Amino acid sequence: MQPNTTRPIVIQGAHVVTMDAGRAEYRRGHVVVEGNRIVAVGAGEPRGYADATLVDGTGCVLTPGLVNTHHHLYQWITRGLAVDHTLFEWLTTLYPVWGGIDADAVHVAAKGALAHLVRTGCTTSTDHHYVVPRDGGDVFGAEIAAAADVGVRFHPCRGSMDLGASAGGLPPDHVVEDLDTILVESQRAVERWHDPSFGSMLRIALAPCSPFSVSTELLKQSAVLARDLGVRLHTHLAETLDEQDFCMERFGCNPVQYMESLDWTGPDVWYAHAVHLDDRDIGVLAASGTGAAHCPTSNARLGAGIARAADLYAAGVPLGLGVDGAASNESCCMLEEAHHAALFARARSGPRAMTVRQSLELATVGGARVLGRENEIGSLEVGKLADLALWRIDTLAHAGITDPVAALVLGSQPPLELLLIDGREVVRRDEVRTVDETSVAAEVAAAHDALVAKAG
Ligand SMILES: Nc1nc2[nH]cnc2c(=O)[nH]1
Repeated sequence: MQPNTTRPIVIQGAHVVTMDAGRAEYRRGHVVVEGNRIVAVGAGEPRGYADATLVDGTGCVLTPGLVNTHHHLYQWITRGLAVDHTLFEWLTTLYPVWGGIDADAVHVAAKGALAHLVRTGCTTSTDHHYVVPRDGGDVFGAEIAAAADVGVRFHPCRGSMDLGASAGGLPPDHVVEDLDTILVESQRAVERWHDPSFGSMLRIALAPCSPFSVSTELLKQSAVLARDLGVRLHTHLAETLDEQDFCMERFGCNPVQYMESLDWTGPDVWYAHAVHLDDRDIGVLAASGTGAAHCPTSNARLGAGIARAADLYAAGVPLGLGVDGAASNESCCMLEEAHHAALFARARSGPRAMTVRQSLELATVGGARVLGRENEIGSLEVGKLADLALWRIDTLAHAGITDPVAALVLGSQPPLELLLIDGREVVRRDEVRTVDETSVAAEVAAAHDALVAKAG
């Protein structure tokens, strides 16, 4: 099967979970793709596609491609370090290691992270890249090149830190940039790479790192710049109680109140984590349309807490899922996030707190909404982009589970029969077709060793 051919692709015989507005599902349905668009969705077999490439989906469930709303790709080469630490301990252990990255290391890390992520059904991913060493070369360009290599729809966020330890921040001074450089480079990144058009494979956001690693001025000016340039805003927020204490001591208010005071709420803003929110905070997010990237696995790995995902969902907050950086979630598996989102919501508030379909909704349309792309991706509908995942659920791991969505969300990750991104085959039978996984794995191991050795 060739990428973006003019020959249609017909996938038929699968249980089709559309995630459209009516949440239609077809027990033995079809989806037809032409170029990079979906041109037909429905029950049974489609008519009029005798010349199409046929994919037999018998024994499979077909879903929209998964949307990952928070990641730190560069961390793929620093996995398995600081494994029993709180966020602040983990960060202060890892900042000196991350301070050694350069464009080559980021390219390898991003290629490895994204090649793995597509294997977990992800078709659109964000990245939050906030470590920009002075002599590290074009680290942001390096991850953009890696995303093009893998073929993923990409929303890299130009991250930044300007509040070093000497000014009361958490990161050591040598890993932060100065305010003027950040603003100039952020604007340059948007002008060079941001593509707002329908079907875009690349959109940039601005993303100062967190309240404890950036100045108030950087947050304010980034918001003004992002709105001038018409791009979205992203940051970590309300992840831990340590962060809450930091905000109370330094600003005299909680993290959400702080962001409100800086014009950092609205439908063009999404926060990563949003764990420690009170009812008022959730009301602010809902009323302003501010989104959240729920990262249950990372929050558990770092002992940060369990986010109020069911309450955010019920309040109507745009809510997606994020694997978060690989150094705080070594598996970085999108379906695992959906699994954990459902389990943690239930552990918190009972078995009806989040259904399996709501959890899959967060991983698909929810993420699309967080990124402002609900008209393009996140559901299987005519006219939308051909980003879709075909999962095999007739093997020993899932056979006999009658509800395909329960199999997907509550079971282990099924074999990924096919992943199309923009109509292009990126994964077939659990194998990435765009890059060589074996050689990328070797490059990742070498880059990890070199970086750790450099940090001494
Ligand atoms: N989980 C997580 N939280 C952060 N807060 C600031 N940086 C990070 C990061 O890399 N990961």
